[in-house]
Amino acid sequence: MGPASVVALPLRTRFRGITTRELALVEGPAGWGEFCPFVEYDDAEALAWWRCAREAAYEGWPAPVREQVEVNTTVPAVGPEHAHRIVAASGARTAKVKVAEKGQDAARTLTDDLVRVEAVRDALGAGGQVRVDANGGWDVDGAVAAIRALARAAGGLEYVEQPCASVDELAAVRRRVDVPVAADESIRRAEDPLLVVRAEAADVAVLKVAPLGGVRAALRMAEEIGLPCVVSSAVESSVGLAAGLALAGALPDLPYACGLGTADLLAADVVTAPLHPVSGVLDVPRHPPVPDLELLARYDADPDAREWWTARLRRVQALAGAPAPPA
Ligand SMILES: O=C(O)CCC(=O)c1ccccc1C(=O)O
Ligand SMILES: [Mg+2]
Repeated sequence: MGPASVVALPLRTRFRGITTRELALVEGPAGWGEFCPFVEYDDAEALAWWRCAREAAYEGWPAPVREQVEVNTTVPAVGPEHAHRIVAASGARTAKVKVAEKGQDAARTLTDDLVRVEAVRDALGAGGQVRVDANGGWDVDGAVAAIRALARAAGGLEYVEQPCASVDELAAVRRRVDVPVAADESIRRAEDPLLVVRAEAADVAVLKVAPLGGVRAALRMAEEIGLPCVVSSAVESSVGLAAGLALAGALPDLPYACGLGTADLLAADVVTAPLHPVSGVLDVPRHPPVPDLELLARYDADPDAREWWTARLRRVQALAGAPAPPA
């Protein structure tokens, strides 16, 4: 089965080094699914992302236990005025701030990170929560120093996400700082996601529905991990975000705001009513939203990209082996 559509959606601000999000959409008897592994991922890593799309399109999702999910606003590595604007406009009570972005020297990066979190705290007020995500950008000593400085500048941090790349480093940082540690890449890109638990390397688990293979697979993972979970996005269109919301809606416990407010990072979407949070809250959908044909046409990827995604999807479907289960 080929993709029904391949689109290239512009981002409002550069995020993770990209300014356009390419993705493929598939349609099945249960609705629409999004296949959107990052372009640098190989087919083996992309397999779980296909399982997530296949679940949405062919199986549907388990019933939720809540109707609404609180979300954080996501602040890319931008200057302080821009960061302030993003947070104030979002209406959210929790902000996740990207820090430790590569591209300049470490001292300069930390200075920029400190003024960014100060601006974010200013926009949120004392009642809000600030969390930071380093995407594994620090070594252990660098993380300990940066976390202490950032916690001071932010007037307290809710948690620090993936301060270092390896599980051992996360565990070492966790022993040396008071700020709780959340694991993201150490779960979604790990050979063994439970190593984080055995190594006592994290206080919080970040779950992304697509790299974990769909809502049911992620629910099983949450149970095995046994830590408080935060569901976060991979900057999907609203079709893919709906799967993340289905997971957040179905988790037995959801103690933190989720990173599912990322429709706000996109300058365009594939549905006429994108999943933009209102006052930091999103409704849990029962089914994926249906893309709008005019939007699919407007953001249609160029022929080379369409061909690349079609070939990739076919290879990954072949890797998955068994044909999609009947509805
Ligand atoms: O969690 C959020 O607020 C937004 C999602 C996000 O940060 C993200 C999006 C795409 C790829 C990686 C990440 C990440 O959490 O590191
Ligand atoms: Mg992260």
